[in-house]
Amino acid sequence: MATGRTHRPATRSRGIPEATVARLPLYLRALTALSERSVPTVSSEELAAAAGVNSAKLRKDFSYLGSYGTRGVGYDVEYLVYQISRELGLTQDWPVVIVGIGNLGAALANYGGFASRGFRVAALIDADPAMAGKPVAGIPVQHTDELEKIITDNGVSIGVIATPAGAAQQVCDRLVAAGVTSILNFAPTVLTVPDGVDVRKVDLSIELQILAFHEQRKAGEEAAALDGAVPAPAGRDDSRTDRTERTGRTGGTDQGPDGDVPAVMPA
Ligand SMILES: NC(=O)c1ccc[n+]([C@@H]2O[C@H](COP(=O)([O-])OP(=O)(O)OC[C@H]3O[C@@H](n4cnc5c(N)ncnc54)[C@H](O)[C@@H]3O)[C@@H](O)[C@H]2O)c1
Repeated sequence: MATGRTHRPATRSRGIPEATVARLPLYLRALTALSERSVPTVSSEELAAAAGVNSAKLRKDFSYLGSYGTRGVGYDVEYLVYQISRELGLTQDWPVVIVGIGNLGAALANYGGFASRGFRVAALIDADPAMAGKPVAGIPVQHTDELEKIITDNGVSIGVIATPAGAAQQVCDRLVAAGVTSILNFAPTVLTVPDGVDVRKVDLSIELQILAFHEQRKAGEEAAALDGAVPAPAGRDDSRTDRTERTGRTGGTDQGPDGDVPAVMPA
């Protein structure tokens, strides 16, 4: 059914670049930790270090939110948590369905981090009739026959696909036809979606391959250092943001091959 892939512009309609949007969850995670410790204010340098981001970039990112902090005081932690949550759409409840309740789908269903961040698991769906009615994480699994009704009844706009790769496109098509406009895809396949549908792909094996690449490079540099050619490299955090900074590329919400490759990746 799908005819093309979503290619989002590097800048969102409200003027916030995609690369900034991709860093907002990093700031939010660091700010939430500060908030839990009742820290009232934070400097851009402290927050940048906690989020693993360059502080000049952080100040630029916050300027898009209209948040400039107070000289000598820093940023108000609670207010920034609110501002970023609002910008990310987390001040509202997002019902999510998970399709494919095998090893991964069950683990995701049991993950408490969704609910605490405003993502409510509205339904678990699987094609295996033997699973229908069985509770996983306290939620009875429903058969795929019910998929369209579940999406409509719960007003679901976000779907998580954790089926085998061969079933993912068909599941994606059904989700989209039923009204889902954002998909988090764990299956190792590239999904085709119509314009207006965002797909984020998660692939831990790609993350491991990137780490393997850096391990190999470090080993080569260390061998060269032993030969007295160049100094051994310092370790580094190869987070999405750092890679974005190095390559100068912006993150995207689509799953094109031109994106960079964080754990939740657009490639
Ligand atoms: N992205 C990652 O880092 C990562 C990590 C682990 C697994 N995976 C992928 O996640 C997927 C699930 O892995 P798993 O280990 O949970 O597999 P699994 O075999 O344990 O579970 C798959 C489930 O999908 C269901 N299913 C099959 N076809 C379906 C359909 N058309 N509609 C609805 N449900 C359907 C099956 O009944 C089963 O319950 C695989 O594609 C796997 O490669 C990705």
